[in-house]
Amino acid sequence: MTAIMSVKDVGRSFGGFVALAGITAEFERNKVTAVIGPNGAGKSTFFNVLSGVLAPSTGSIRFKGQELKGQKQHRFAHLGIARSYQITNLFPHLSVAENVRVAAQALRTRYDILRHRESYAELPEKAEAALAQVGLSHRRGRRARDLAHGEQRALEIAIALVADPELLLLDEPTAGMGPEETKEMVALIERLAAARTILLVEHKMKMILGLSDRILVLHHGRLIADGTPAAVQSDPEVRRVYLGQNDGYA
Ligand SMILES: Nc1ncnc2c1ncn2[C@@H]1O[C@H](COP(=O)(O)OP(=O)(O)OP(=O)(O)O)[C@@H](O)[C@H]1O
Repeated sequence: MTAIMSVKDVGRSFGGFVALAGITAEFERNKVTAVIGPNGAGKSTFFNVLSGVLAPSTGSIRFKGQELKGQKQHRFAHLGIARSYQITNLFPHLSVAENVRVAAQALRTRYDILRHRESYAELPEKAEAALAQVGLSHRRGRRARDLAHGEQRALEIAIALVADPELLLLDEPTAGMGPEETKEMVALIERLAAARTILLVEHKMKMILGLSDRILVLHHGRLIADGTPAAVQSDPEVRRVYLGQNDGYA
């Protein structure tokens, strides 16, 4: 297995409360890995730790062999890791094109000062390419707030793509979507997965079964299963923790 990222004994506490403990896993290059678990399982905490929003309290996280613990979050994009946020990250009054351009500009102003100015020149093209990748080029002049919910989520992903990440972290990409928008988002993730590693956090088991190469299941901050969708789906402990939860497990 070629791991692009490996986490070893990662934990995170808030005061005396242990939200995440002893997580050890490897993320294979160019695969889709999903992290699932019931409410309060620690998914968001894990996601925030992997994307540099939260520092882990314990353990180590290596990306392409490099230790991430202690790195500032803005360094993550330059190392090749980008994440999507919920739609509150968009500028609602700006156009679709302006939203990705602002993202490109933010990346540029944070670039290492040692980088040559010429390398900044490609950022506007990257912004346009990101819009094309998520199928939003035709909406470029529309204000973000006037987009459909699914399109706003796609724009959120385009913003993450501006950095041209090798590892794309998606935070509940189908949250709040109906079946049609969910289908389109799954198709988009499949397209994006052809060229990069994807790690997504999801609440709905059903949605990720067909999409993921591998699934990690968290429960009470612990990793209780790690395997193929088929293996995880038939895992007795996973079935037990999901029992009675209305999350589309079946
Ligand atoms: N900043 C914080 N301070 C204190 N406790 C926190 C903090 N963030 C998360 N927690 C706690 O850690 C646990 C895990 O929360 P987390 O949000 O990671 O779970 P989750 O699996 O994403 O849940 P959900 O599916 O409901 O979003 C919860 O008990 C939560 O209350």
